[in-house]
Amino acid sequence: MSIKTICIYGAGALGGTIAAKLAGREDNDVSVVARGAHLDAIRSHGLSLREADAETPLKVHVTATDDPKTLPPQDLVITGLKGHQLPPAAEGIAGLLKQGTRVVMILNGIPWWYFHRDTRSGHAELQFDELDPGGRLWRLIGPDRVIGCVAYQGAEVVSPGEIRLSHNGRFVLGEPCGEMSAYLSAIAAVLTGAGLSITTTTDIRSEIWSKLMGNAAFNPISALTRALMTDIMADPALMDIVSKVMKEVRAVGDAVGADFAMSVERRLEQSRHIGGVRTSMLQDLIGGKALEITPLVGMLVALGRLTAVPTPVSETILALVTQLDRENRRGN
Ligand SMILES: NC(=O)C1=CN([C@@H]2O[C@H](COP(=O)(O)OP(=O)(O)OC[C@H]3O[C@@H](n4cnc5c(N)ncnc54)[C@H](OP(=O)(O)O)[C@@H]3O)[C@@H](O)[C@H]2O)C=CC1
Ligand SMILES: CC(C)(CO)C(=O)C(=O)O
Repeated sequence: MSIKTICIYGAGALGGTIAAKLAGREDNDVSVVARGAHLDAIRSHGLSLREADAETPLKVHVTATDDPKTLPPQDLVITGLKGHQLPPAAEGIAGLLKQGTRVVMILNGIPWWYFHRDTRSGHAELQFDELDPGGRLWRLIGPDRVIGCVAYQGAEVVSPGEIRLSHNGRFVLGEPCGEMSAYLSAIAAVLTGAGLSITTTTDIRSEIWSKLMGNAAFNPISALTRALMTDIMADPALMDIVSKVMKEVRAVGDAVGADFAMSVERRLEQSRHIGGVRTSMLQDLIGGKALEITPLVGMLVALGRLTAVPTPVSETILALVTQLDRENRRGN
C-alpha cells in the first residue's frame, strides 16, 4: 500500500517531532493541524526540531492549518493530542479519513480503544465514558482504524514553532488485534525511513502497561512537586511513592492480562536514562493547560475497582492532582 499524504493532528511535542522528521523526506506530503501561536509560528517560520545531540535544528515547511476541513482525505493520520484533547477533535479527524486510512494515536496511559479486540481481560469491547464521552471517537473514527503508539521519547514545545527533544528515544507501534498487518509494516517503514526509531509489537497492550508504570507515577508527582525526573529520582521519599505506584500498575495490569516484560526494579532503572526531563504533565501545569489525568491515573484506579485490585496510593495521587488541575486552570 502506498502512504504519501500524511496529516499530523496535534503538532505539539511529539506530533511536531514526527511531522518535522516526515517532512524532511521529499516523498512525503505532510500537513499539520495545529492552533494558536504555535500554528502562526509554523506558518511564518516553519517547524523547528532540535534533537538532543544536534548542533543545529532541523527546519521544515509544511502545510499548516487549524481547520482540518481544508485538507483532503489522507493515506495516514497521526495524532499527537493529549487523551482529553481527542474527543473534541473526533469530527476533525474523521473528516480526514477515506477507505483504508489508519490513525496512529500517540498516547500515554490507557487509551479509549483499549478493550477493542482484547482477548485477555474478559472485558472485550468495554468503553469508558471518561475517555470517550458519548462514544464519539468510537463512532466517528472507529477502533478498527487505530494503530496504538507508545512513545519512549521526551520532548517539549519550548517556544511557538520550536520543539526540543531531551533524548533520542523510540516509538512502539501495534495493532489492537495483535496482528503484524501489512498496514503496520507499511507505516513503520515510512516512519523508519524518516529517521525515527520504530519498533512494532504483537502486544501493544502490554507495552502500554509497561510505559504506564512510569507515567502513572512520575507525571503526577512531577506536577505536584514541580520536580524534573532527575530530582524525583534523587529523593528517596518520592521514589518510595514511585515504586508503590509501579507495584499498583503491575497488579492492575496483571488483572487485565498484561504481560510485563520487566520488574519494577528494571522499570525504575530504565527511567533513569531519561535524564533531567520535564514530564508532559509538568509542561502542561506550567503552561496553565488541562492535565492529562484520566488516562494516566484515573483509569488505573477505575480498572483497579473493576478487577478488585486495591490502588490506595494512586487514589491519593488522583485526588491531589485533580485538585491541582482545578486550581491551575483557575489560575491559582
Ligand atoms: N511530551 C513528551 O515528552 C511525551 C508525551 N507523551 C504522550 O504523547 C501524547 C502527546 O503529548 P505531547 O506531544 O506532549 O502533547 P503537546 O501538548 O505537546 O501537543 C499537543 C498539541 O496539540 C494541540 N491541539 C490540541 N487540540 C487541538 C485541536 N483541536 N486542533 C489543533 N491542535 C490541537 C495542542 O495545542 P495547545 O497547546 O493549544 O493545547 C498542542 O500543540 C500524550 O498522550 C502524552 O502523554 C508520551 C511520551 C513523552
Ligand atoms: C516522562 C516521559 C518523557 C517519558 O518518556 C513521558 O512519557 C512524559 O513526559 O509524559
